[in-house]
Amino acid sequence: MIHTVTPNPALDLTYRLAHLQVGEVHRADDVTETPGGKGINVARVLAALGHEVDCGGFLGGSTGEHLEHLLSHSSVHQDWTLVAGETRRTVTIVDEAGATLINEPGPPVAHRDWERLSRAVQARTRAGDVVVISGSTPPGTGETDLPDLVRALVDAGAQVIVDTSGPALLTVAAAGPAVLKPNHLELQAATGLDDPVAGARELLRRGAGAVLVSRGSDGVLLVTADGAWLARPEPISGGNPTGAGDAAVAALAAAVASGAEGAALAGHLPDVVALSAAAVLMPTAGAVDTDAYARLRTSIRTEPLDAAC
Ligand SMILES: O=P(O)(O)OC[C@@]1(O)O[C@H](CO)[C@@H](O)[C@@H]1O
Repeated sequence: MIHTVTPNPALDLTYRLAHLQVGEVHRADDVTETPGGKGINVARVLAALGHEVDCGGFLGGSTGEHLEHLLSHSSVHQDWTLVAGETRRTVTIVDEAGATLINEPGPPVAHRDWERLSRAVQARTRAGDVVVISGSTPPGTGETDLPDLVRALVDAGAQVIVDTSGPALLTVAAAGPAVLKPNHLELQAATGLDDPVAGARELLRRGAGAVLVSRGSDGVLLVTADGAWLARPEPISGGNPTGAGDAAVAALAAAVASGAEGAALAGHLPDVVALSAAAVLMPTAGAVDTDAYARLRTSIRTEPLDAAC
């Protein structure tokens, strides 16, 4: 079973217009609202591929209720930890140049809220299950809240995948997750190292089992104790890259759930890259073009970078 945790879910509003001009009034050609936040996107992609998956995190207010209602149209099971504040909205503006995002901070939470969340996630997790924790943490989150959740789940025998950023990358690595998924800029900022292989190895040294570095149109880099591998997508023009990283995490979670670890994870990189590209082809985050996924995964090659570290 795969569980996802989104500490800071969002009602994603996506506006399409021809050309975004700062300081001007725009009339959108189209607007959609979808249940979002990185872990929810991971869950929606996994559900679209036929996996049984649930999601949890902090939810509150009428925006939270609306998000829950929208998500109830999918097969994703929901188990929210309710908080007093209002779930946030995020705005994505897609124009000819790409996607521009404005993310609200989210409702404040306290340490006792994280304790309730931790108990709820542990209650539905069995040894061997995969738990994906993705996205930013809401205001009020303490330095130890996320690492403590990861450690509790690792101690309970779960395989934990974390997509986070900032100094939390270093503290979460020490909690022993199966995989960490920063993008190359987040990895550089957290470790201070320009070389992504060196940065990933720093996270391995601190305790992560593997590190998957997403590099946008340059594909993904996987670093484990057994070596490093690179996989690149075919060039894609246009589309909405919001949520491409979440689709990559979904493919990774499916791989880990199938028993892949260490060097065997490299065999799943074509799935990771193809699913991520298939997400770019869809108008909103959390959706994938399944035909494109099936077509693209056969054309992606994985290249080993060097010998074991
Ligand atoms: O503020 P965070 O948690 O870092 O990112 C939130 C977010 O922008 O990421 C997703 C795309 O990856 C969107 O669905 C969502 O609104």
